Amino acid sequence: MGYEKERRIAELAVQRATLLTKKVFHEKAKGELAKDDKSPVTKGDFGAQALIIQAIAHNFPNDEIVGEEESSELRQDTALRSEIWDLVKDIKLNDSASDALLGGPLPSEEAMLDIIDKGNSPGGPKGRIWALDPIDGTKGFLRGGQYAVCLGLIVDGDVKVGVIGCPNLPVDDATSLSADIGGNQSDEEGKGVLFSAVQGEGAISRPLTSGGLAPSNPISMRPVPDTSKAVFCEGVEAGHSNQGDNAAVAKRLGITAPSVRLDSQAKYCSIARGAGDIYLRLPVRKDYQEKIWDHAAGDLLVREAGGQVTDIYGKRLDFSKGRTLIENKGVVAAPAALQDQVIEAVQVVLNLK
Ligand SMILES: Nc1ncnc2c1ncn2[C@@H]1O[C@H](COP(=O)(O)O)[C@@H](OP(=O)(O)O)[C@H]1O
Ligand SMILES: [Mg+2]
Ligand SMILES: [Mg+2]
Ligand SMILES: [Mg+2]
Repeated sequence: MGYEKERRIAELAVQRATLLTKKVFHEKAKGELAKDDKSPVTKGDFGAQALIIQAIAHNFPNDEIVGEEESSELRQDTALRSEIWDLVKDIKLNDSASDALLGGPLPSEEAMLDIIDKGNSPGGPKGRIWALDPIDGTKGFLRGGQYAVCLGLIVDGDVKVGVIGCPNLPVDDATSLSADIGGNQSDEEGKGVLFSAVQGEGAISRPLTSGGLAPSNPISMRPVPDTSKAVFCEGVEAGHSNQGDNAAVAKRLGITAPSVRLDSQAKYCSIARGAGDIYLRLPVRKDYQEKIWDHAAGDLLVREAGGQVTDIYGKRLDFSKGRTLIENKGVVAAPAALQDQVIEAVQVVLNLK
């Protein structure tokens, strides 16, 4: 079995980080800031990035990290920085053996900023590079919807390990299609799932806990006899994927079931466990480059669960080009047997052929 230690550390690091994000999720003031590109970031994003990088650096000190966030705002905003430190310093798994594997608490508030900035790798085609999205779906997180803590290990451009923690997804695979998964999530009963995959070894899920890792189950995409029986998973934010084009593709494929809408890589997780079948992320803007941390873990999870993940041209996502997927446009993920038909429909709708 390859990458056993990497998977375990990544799962525990993500699980620990969700203890922090869940706290912030329930706070009224989440420390929201607008970044240069106008997108939001919160105490939860910064704190989770610090905790996860600490765990990676402790276990794999020579690895590089491409993390979404950086500390420059916090170096100016000392009040926000202290609030984050107050959260980070107290977070630990309530299983001491598991917590010890992550290298213990962060040394200081100052060190926390430097640790956040270890996520500044440019990425690229060589070596071991972790792609980290400390909160994916920050807009969902702020709205009370779905979000995910995502970590992938890329080795020489290829995703080898993918881990995604979804604190607001139902534990039971079977209920997740019918549950109110996009709505308000104040009730955490029966929610919280940790997904993982290692290349060549399939995909698994287990309930998120506040201690050690819970027992896992294998997951797989569900068999879909033909595209008309498929269910789409798509984003909530109209600014992140083209919902009109998505609907036109669904129509071409004969799909009548309503789409399941949810923020974050919870979409990859949902189709990987058979709660939905096809994830489309059709571009809104020609010039937008998808970020590797938004897709690395989900790409592997879906492929290991029996799916295919490509861009709108049918090309595999290329994680070897730096911090963005500069060689790809959009994302199309579907059961492997249906992928060609879905790509065909996408290309007709987008006038690519
Ligand atoms: N114009 C755009 N097109 C596609 N993705 C975008 C986008 N602007 C922002 N995003 C990305 O969309 C992600 C959320 O995806 P979704 O809509 O599926 O929940 C964001 O991740 P973060 O929330 O980590 O910043 C952000 O990186
Ligand atoms: Mg963001
Ligand atoms: Mg993201
Ligand atoms: Mg994010």
